Amino acid sequence: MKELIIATKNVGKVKEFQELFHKYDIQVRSLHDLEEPIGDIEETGRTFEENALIKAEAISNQLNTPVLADDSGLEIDALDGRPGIYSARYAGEEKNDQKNLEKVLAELEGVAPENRSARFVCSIAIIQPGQKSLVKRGTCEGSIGLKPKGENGFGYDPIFIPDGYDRSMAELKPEEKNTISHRRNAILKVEDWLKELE
Ligand SMILES: O=c1nc[nH]c2c1ncn2[C@H]1C[C@H](O)[C@@H](COP(=O)(O)OP(=O)(O)OP(=O)(O)O)O1
Ligand SMILES: [Mg+2]
Repeated sequence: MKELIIATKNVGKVKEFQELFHKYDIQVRSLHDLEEPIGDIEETGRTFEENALIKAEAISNQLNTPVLADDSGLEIDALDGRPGIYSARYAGEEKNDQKNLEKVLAELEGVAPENRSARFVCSIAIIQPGQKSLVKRGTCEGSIGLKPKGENGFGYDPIFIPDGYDRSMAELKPEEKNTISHRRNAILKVEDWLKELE
């Protein structure tokens, strides 16, 4: 089994990468598995791509091994794309999923279902010593529900209804989410690299 470090502390992401990388025979290690604890990396970029690169670089500078990072979030059209790159800290620096989704629902109060279109975005950056870095984006289109539903997944999943579904992302089984998610779609774009990882 090959190993790959994911530059994240988000356990929801780690679980999904673990499941999504199974078919490539890749075992995922996150920042929680490192012997030396790593402080929070400041996400100072202006785009998902910049932030993914910042996270991958910060870790690859410390470890001489390939590193993958994911910067992701929710873009809501009626909110001019917010929370966007600020998704994790939308309701404050403490990064509380429940408060974040409540803030979104409050901002969308009175907005009709047909005007609640949104998408999840995931940018994946890969940095490997001595190689050009790789950055790719995947998306998942949908809309914001009127109230939270479901217990699976993480983050904004309880209020995101993927196009073509009448259930929220948090009501889908993990294996269902993993066939349509932004993370899966970004991974497909770096598949060639994953297959060549040693
Ligand atoms: O599949 C998803 N289902 C629901 N919500 C999601 C998903 N994917 C990202 N999200 C939300 C969670 C968080 O509010 C933000 C990610 O922020 P982002 O900075 O990339 O991650 P993070 O700070 O939680 O962990 P880290 O930076 O250590 O990877 O978007
Ligand atoms: Mg973050």
